[in-house]
Parts: sequence; C-alpha cells; structure tokens
Amino acid sequence: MTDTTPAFRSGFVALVGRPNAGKSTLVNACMGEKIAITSPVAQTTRRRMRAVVNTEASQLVIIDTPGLHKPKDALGSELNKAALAELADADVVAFLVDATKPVGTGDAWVASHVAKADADYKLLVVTKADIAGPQKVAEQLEAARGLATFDDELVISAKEGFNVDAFLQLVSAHLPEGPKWFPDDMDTDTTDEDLVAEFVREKLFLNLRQELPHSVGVLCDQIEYADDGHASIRATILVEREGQKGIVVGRGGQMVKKVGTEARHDIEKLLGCKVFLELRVRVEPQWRRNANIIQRLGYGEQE
Ligand SMILES: Nc1nc2c(ncn2[C@@H]2O[C@H](COP(=O)(O)OP(=O)(O)OP(=O)(O)O)[C@@H](O)[C@H]2O)c(=O)[nH]1
Repeated sequence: MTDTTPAFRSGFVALVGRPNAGKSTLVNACMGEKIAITSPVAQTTRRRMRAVVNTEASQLVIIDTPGLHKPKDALGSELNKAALAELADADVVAFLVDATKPVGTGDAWVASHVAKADADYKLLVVTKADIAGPQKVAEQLEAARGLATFDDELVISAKEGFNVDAFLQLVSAHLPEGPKWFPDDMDTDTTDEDLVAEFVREKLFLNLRQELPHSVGVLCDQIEYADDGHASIRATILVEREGQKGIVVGRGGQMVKKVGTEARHDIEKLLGCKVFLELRVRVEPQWRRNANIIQRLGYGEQE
C-alpha cells in the first residue's frame, strides 16, 4: 500500500516591506503571542527575529526583517544588509504592502530586491485591510502587482486576525519538504536579554516618539534570578546627546519610571515571574554612526 500522508514541509519565510508595513504585527498574529514588538514608529524592527510556527504538517520559521529603506547612516546600512541577507536565504518571500499608504518609490525599491530573490514562492500581501475600504485595497493590489512578479496574493488584517490562517496555510503549502529545524517547545531564537531590550525600546518609542526619533538604543546588561523566583534586570538606554538624556529621564525621573513600569509588565508576562527592572540612561555620542556599537547591540547581521 502506498503512503498517502502528505510530506512534512519546513523552511524559512522572509517578511519584507518598507518600514511600518505591518511585518511585526503579522509575526505576532501568527505566533498568537507577543514576540516581535510593534509600534507606530517606522524602523521598530532592528533585530532580525525568527518566530517558529508549528502546524501538524509543517514548521515555518518566519523571519521578521528590519524594514528596507534608503540608508542614511551606518545603522540604516546595517539594517538593509540584514534584511537583504534574509531575502537571499528564504524559501518563501512575503512582500507586505500597507493598504493605507500610496504605493510609492519605497515599495518599488523593496520590490526590486524581491524580484531578484531566488525564493521558490513569492507572495504579495496587502496589510491593514481593517482600516482601508475595498476600493483602496483593490487599488493597492493593482499598484503592487506592477512592481514584481508574484505567485499569489492575499489581503490580510493582522490586527483583526483576518486571513492570518490563510497566510500560514498558503505559505506552508509552498515550503520545501524537510525536517523540523527547531524543537517543538522553542518558538523564537531571540534571547530573553534581546526581548527585554526590545520591550524597553518599544515603550520609549510609544512615550517619546515626537522627541526621540531613532536616536535611542537599549542594551540589557543583566538578568539575574533570585532564590524567591523574581528576576532582577539591569538595562541601559543609550542616547546621543545630554538634552535627549533629560527627555528620557523626564522631570524628577518621571519618564524613565513610566517607561520602566510599562516595560516591566510585558517582561513579567514574558518571563513568567516578578521583575525588578533598573534602567540607566547613558550619553554615547553618535552611537548610530558607530558601527562597533551597532554590532555590540546586535543590530547588524547575525550568525
Ligand atoms: N489597523 C491595523 N493596523 C496595523 C495592522 N498591522 C499593523 N498595524 C499597525 O501599523 C504599525 C506598524 O506595524 P509594525 O508591525 O510594527 O510594522 P513593521 O513592518 O514591523 O515596521 P518596521 O519594524 O518599522 O519595519 C503599528 O502601529 C501597527 O499597530 C493591521 O492589520 N491593522
């Protein structure tokens, strides 16, 4: 008797799109929990993250890449390098286009790299369908179709869970046959330290996005577990100028306290224990232009 069970499929799915297209939100929706951080500020995703989604017949390793954009400084160049490296390795590429923003040169630039990628399957995904009418969505599809050749297209709302399952099914079906690369109980290869730093940075962006565009970095120095089970965490917030330090610290330390309290709630959920979080703010002039610091912070290409 022949075995009619479908073969197990596994592989790497790169999500690309210009900054703010909705990549991290889609990863979160696929995972069903908070792993990647999201915020309304472009370039939130500085680190590459792998989210592993297991289904009965497949294992998808979803890679949330930094948004591709024309580089303006060393950090920008590193972000692009990391995203382009992901594209080169992926089995499937999903190109995300924001339904609410006119398709423009930024999308065309990203699409030109998608066109060059070797992936076996390229999917066009129009995101944020919940806040764009059907007419707008249709126009975006039409405009994006002209940018590269796609094997398929899908309209989603990661926020409302619309077509997220369809996305997973479509992508799974086009992965190559292969083994499980990661064990069942591991759903991300990002360390707790990385996630802590990302959560702190997310809260900084949410509270201070007008005042601090992109000139803030976070380094998680230490996570220590005490006998009673709580975690003591120290993290450093890097800014470029004294004035920015003042903004982050806030009047009487109020802002850094607020950021710490908000981040602590997420970190407690992540680690599943009580957390003491100590945040320091340090001025490191021009850290964004300093490739060494960028590497130390782990924002560049990783092995
Ligand atoms: N209404 C709505 N908003 C969404 C949806 N997906 C993402 N957003 C919002 O769009 C903004 C950007 O989303 P992200 O997921 O952080 O975008 P990204 O592509 O990862 O951005 P970068 O990290 O800058 O590359 C956030 O404010 C999200 O809440 C969606 O399906 N519906």
